[in-house]
Amino acid sequence: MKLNSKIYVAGHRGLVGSALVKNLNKKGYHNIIGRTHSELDLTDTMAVKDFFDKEKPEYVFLAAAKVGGIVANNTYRASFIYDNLMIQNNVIHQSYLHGIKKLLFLGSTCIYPKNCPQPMKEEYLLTDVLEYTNEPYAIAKIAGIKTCESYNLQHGTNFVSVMPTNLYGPNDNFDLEKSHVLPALIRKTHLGIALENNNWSIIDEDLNRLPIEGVSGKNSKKEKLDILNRYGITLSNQSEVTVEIWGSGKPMREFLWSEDMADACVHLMEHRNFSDTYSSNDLEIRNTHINIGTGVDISIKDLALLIKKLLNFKGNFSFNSNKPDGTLKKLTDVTKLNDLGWKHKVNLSDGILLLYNWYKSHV
Ligand SMILES: NC(=O)C1=CN([C@@H]2O[C@H](COP(=O)(O)OP(=O)(O)OC[C@H]3O[C@@H](n4cnc5c(N)ncnc54)[C@H](OP(=O)(O)O)[C@@H]3O)[C@@H](O)[C@H]2O)C=CC1
Ligand SMILES: C[C@H]1O[C@H](OP(=O)(O)OP(=O)(O)OC[C@H]2O[C@@H](n3cnc4c(=O)[nH]c(N)nc43)[C@H](O)[C@@H]2O)[C@@H](O)[C@@H](O)C1=O
Repeated sequence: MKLNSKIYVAGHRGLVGSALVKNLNKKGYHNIIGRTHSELDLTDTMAVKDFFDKEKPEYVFLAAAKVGGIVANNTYRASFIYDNLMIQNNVIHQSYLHGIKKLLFLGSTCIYPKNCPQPMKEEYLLTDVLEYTNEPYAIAKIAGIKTCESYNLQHGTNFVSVMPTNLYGPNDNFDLEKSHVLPALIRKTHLGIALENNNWSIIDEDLNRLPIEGVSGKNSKKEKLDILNRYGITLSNQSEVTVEIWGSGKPMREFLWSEDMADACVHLMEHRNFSDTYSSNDLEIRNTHINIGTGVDISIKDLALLIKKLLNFKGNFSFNSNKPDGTLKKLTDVTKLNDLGWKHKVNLSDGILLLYNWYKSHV
């Protein structure tokens, strides 16, 4: 990529997309374009064609997708498969038709089997059944990998797929029903701390500025307590606060700071080509994707305890077994990524504090 190359970041306002724009700007790329969802619905084939006809980008980062945590994936199953297949089919196909020099497709580590050997190597794709809670999303992402691979092999395109682990960072989703675990636990703990300090102005600020359904600072204290209860933040008669953790707390997860993720994507876009490693004469072609992670994981219970310590929350946690655990372990093998000269920088403790500060100043 040249510094003046025209680069389209699809999903430029999202968690990863915004970090990509920041990273590209910092590296001197200055011809970056993006469209919000309301400006360009990427599930609309004709609108995507018109956009590529008009804008003629040279490089594409495909970071737009229907994204959410375990319950959102399990609830909106049709949207997760339909939207993601449509978005990626439209963007990948138009990228081929418009001779894009390189495209980077973002998948997810949920593409690997539910009981995958650990750590998960790229070649374990399609070796066993998937985790059911996010199967529609995972199938769309596997289709994305195979679409990129197939276009490369049939049409000679240069499309690279990356499979990030669980991400967190600025512009994360803090919705208590639809978000991923880390932003959810940060917000719930923040509200729990405010409740144990009897600090209703912080609770009002949170509810007003990042509303949850049917709630605002205008509700009575009793109504607000009911709402907090609904989201698993409770106050006992002894004035003890408890924050609920979904599931058993036993699943292991790996977390990567979104700005590290963006740095890895730009690094791979700059240094890796589809044809570097694989040739179309190779009938055993696999691994057209690459894992992006830290190679380190933590149980959800220990994550909650780490957040408690870092944020100085005095209350307790409870476990809600009516919520799903999902995959019990999904640790990435990052040997390939490391061999390609990239390693993460932000560790989990630092990242939690960065995200908490971002949350307090932006939400
Ligand atoms: N977050 C995570 O933990 C992980 C994410 N990923 C993958 O990384 C990529 C980026 O995810 P992330 O940044 O977290 O997601 P976000 O939800 O933060 O951002 C998604 C972006 O996609 C855009 N978008 C969604 N639907 C459409 C549509 N129909 N038309 C146009 N734009 C649309 C949104 O636009 P707008 O802002 O205008 O609404 C938003 O900017 C995705 O492919 C995701 O699957 C993979 C593993 C983990
Ligand atoms: C990135 C990844 O994200 C999704 O998979 P996931 O890793 O299972 O997602 P998650 O972050 O929502 O949960 C991680 C774990 O944490 C537990 N957990 C506890 N308490 C809360 C809680 O309050 N909220 C949430 N969301 N989870 C909680 C939760 O029960 C689970 O055991 C995929 O659907 C798929 O889309 C995908 O690729």
